[in-house]
Amino acid sequence: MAALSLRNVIKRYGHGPKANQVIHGVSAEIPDHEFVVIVGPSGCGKSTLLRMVAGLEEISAGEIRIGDRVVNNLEPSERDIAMVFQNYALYPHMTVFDNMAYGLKIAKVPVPEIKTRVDKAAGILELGHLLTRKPRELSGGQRQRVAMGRAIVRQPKVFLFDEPLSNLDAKLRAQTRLEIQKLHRELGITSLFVTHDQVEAMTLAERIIVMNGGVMDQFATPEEVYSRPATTFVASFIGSPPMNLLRHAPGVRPGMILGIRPEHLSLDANGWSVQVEHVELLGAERLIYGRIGEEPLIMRVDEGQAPPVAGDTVKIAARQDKLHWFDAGSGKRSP
Ligand SMILES: Nc1ncnc2c1ncn2[C@@H]1O[C@H](COP(=O)(O)OP(=O)(O)OP(=O)(O)O)[C@@H](O)[C@H]1O
Repeated sequence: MAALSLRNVIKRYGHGPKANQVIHGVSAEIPDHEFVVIVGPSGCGKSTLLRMVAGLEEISAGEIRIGDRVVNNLEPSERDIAMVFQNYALYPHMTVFDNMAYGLKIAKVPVPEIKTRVDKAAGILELGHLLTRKPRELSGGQRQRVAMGRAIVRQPKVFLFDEPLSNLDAKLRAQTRLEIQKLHRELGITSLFVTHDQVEAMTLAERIIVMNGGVMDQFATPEEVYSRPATTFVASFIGSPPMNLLRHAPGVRPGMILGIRPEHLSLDANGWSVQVEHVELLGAERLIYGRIGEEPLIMRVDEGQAPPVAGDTVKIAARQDKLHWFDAGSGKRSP
């Protein structure tokens, strides 16, 4: 096991004036054993970053270290990493056992040692009874567990996950998330996990890297990313529905943006006047979509409160201890 360190990592595709820079100097120190999730919208550079750590993509500038080794110029096979992909990439003609054992056979690990490692991984992943099956005889979730098993048996220093849950249905995704957490508790292998799903990021990560257009906007615990987002981008990307960002509401100075989460607003006779446009019922709660002046505002109301209806004008106030201020020019949090 090992720490993982990214220092001012840059990626350009192409050369000369036509070069397209897609990663703009990312630095992150990930201590040994930590589970870090990289999250961001499509095209923000998550996969590119992961593939550079894996050695599948060259680094244009900067340094990547695994433990005390600079790995910039090492082949993927020399980096002591194991990667789990979205499409499990299992060999269809091989049994589960052989799929898990394959990498070790290639590396000429002695046969009894292979058996010990595969049996141990199969035990952890509850695959023991499936070892003689072929991938086509497995469910999607089981195939994903085999793909993880294949990664575990290699006893890597770092695990890399590239959207491994995105082919699973919602229920299986939640279940596999729990399995990955359990696996991490048992093995403690430093992990980098890429997803575009903020729920996955919030539930799995010890710390989250939020990427925005090739820039790392924030690297912090899920709690901090939610309660102290570093930029308006993070504020609107993490949390559902997203944080309200107001430029013109009463009390907001020019050049500033006020952020307030829908769950931190409430009906209050002393509050702002809000025109209600639409009300959405979501089981135990309701979402009120309205406008304060020209700006859209979303508010969450719990069951039990008499909800307004479309067309009403209501008074809404924000919890004063839950206000977020951002600089309108840079989008950065203002302390
Ligand atoms: N081989 C390539 N040549 C040129 N540009 C590329 C190449 N691969 C990726 N890019 C560009 O780099 C940027 C980052 O891509 P990347 O695949 O890392 O994004 P991502 O965040 O993983 O997105 P997604 O969630 O859609 O997979 C994108 O703008 C993409 O178009």
